[in-house]
Amino acid sequence: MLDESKFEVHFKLWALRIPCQHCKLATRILNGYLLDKPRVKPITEDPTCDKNRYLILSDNVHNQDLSDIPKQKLDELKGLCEIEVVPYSLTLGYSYWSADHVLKQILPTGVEVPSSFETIVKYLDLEFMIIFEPSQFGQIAHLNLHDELLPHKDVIAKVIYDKNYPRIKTIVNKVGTITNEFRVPEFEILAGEHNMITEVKQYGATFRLDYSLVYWNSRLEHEHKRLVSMFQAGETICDMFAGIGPFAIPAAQKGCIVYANDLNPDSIHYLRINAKINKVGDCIYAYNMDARKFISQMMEVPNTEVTLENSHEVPILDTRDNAESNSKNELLTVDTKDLGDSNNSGLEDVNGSTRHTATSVIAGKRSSTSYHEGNGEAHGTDILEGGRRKGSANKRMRGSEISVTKTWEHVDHVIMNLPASAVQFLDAFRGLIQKKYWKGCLPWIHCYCFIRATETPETIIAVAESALDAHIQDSRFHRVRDVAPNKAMFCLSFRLPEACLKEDCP
Ligand SMILES: C[S@@+](CC[C@H](N)C(=O)[O-])C[C@H]1O[C@@H](n2cnc3c(N)ncnc32)[C@H](O)[C@@H]1O
Repeated sequence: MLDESKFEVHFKLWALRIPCQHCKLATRILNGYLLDKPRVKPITEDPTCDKNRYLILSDNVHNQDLSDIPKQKLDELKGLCEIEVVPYSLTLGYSYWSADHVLKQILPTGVEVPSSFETIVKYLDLEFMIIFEPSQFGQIAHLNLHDELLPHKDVIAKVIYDKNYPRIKTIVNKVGTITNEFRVPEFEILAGEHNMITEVKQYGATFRLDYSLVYWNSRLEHEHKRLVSMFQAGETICDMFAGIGPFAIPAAQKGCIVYANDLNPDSIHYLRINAKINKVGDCIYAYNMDARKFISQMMEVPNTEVTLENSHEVPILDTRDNAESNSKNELLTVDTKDLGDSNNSGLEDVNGSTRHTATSVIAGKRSSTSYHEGNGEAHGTDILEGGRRKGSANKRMRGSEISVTKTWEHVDHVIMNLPASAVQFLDAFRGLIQKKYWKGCLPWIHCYCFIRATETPETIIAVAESALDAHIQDSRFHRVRDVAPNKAMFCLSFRLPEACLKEDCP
């Protein structure tokens, strides 16, 4: 327990009692001789008469006869008004002192005590989660306490909480290293509310998340921004390890079509919410499955001419809004007879049921998809997204005969941000696309990895080439950040080698 009374400091001072109308001038005359303590005003009420004020003198003024103040100033003051020197007691307690001051008193000698609050923030690795709706969300201070500070964690948390409330509502400490597959750190709540839902802002986008359920790292902000700056409006992006959407949301805001996947259902839940908050729900399709399966099903779309007619009613889930809209399925009228074996590659939606392949075939890059409409009611773009869009587009499609002629759509960029093992997932690209369906540039793969001091970029390239079973040309490494003294995170970018294409089947 922290004994707050220990931090009380009592000062025995002198004050001048003067009529309030002379305060301003008297303050100017006494410049350098008034109380000078941060956040404590040197002018205060006279408890005995509201027409007077106390001017509290500095603790360097020791004597009641004011002999510490130059005579010239005193004469000027006496010419202004009648003054009376009175004793004044000032007590500064726990609430007055900064966290730095308090922690210095608490932490044992020998334990490194930072010299200012800012240094403490840095030293303790405090990450602030920014508030947007203070009534609903609070900031979470995330401590990463060194071993030597662990015995003092509760008191440190209390001080930081007391000194920053209501801005910060929860103080947590990271426990151990991240070992789980969803990369969610384990936290111990040390002070404040047991609520880890918060909102963070990055480059103008808002991200809601439950810090105890999903992966989040504010330090990747620059990297998210850097990568998204490489995308062009209209491009198709596949994010294999999307988390709550820090690449997907800004890419969609830029005008890209984004297929975002994560194995953690909570990440997908928040990705959907974030797509809505940022008004990009129309451009993001969310999936909850293993990344290898996701990319295989996403890219293994054959070149097919599909005729959509009003024959069968096939349920197609709007994969974006399920979490919020209680999984209401939409019906789209399609004829599946021409889909051939593409039926087998239907992507599973986030609830685990198989989405009809027609959606995969329809989805793709707008520019190279042509539509022939039976009754002129439907609009190309609506149809493009019709399988995924709720409401009007689907209704308009019903009863119309539509044929969609489509070459195989290439994905422009694939994001693989799972640095500990993303390289191992590259085998998923082997023989994924048939050569004869390939009409454009192969996608850029942005594969994150760690490189230890004992390794070189060539080590990583060798692992990647072995996974792809192909030679990588023109690889680019971007150093993202140092994660430990001997370990850094990198982004390896390269075009998927043509050698990965599957030989044409008859
Ligand atoms: C390092 S985080 C990156 C999240 C996000 N891209 C970001 O930058 O914040 C890796 C994500 O991959 C997800 N993940 C881990 N294994 C996976 C797998 N086999 N398939 C799909 N997602 C996976 C985790 O749930 C986690 O959200």
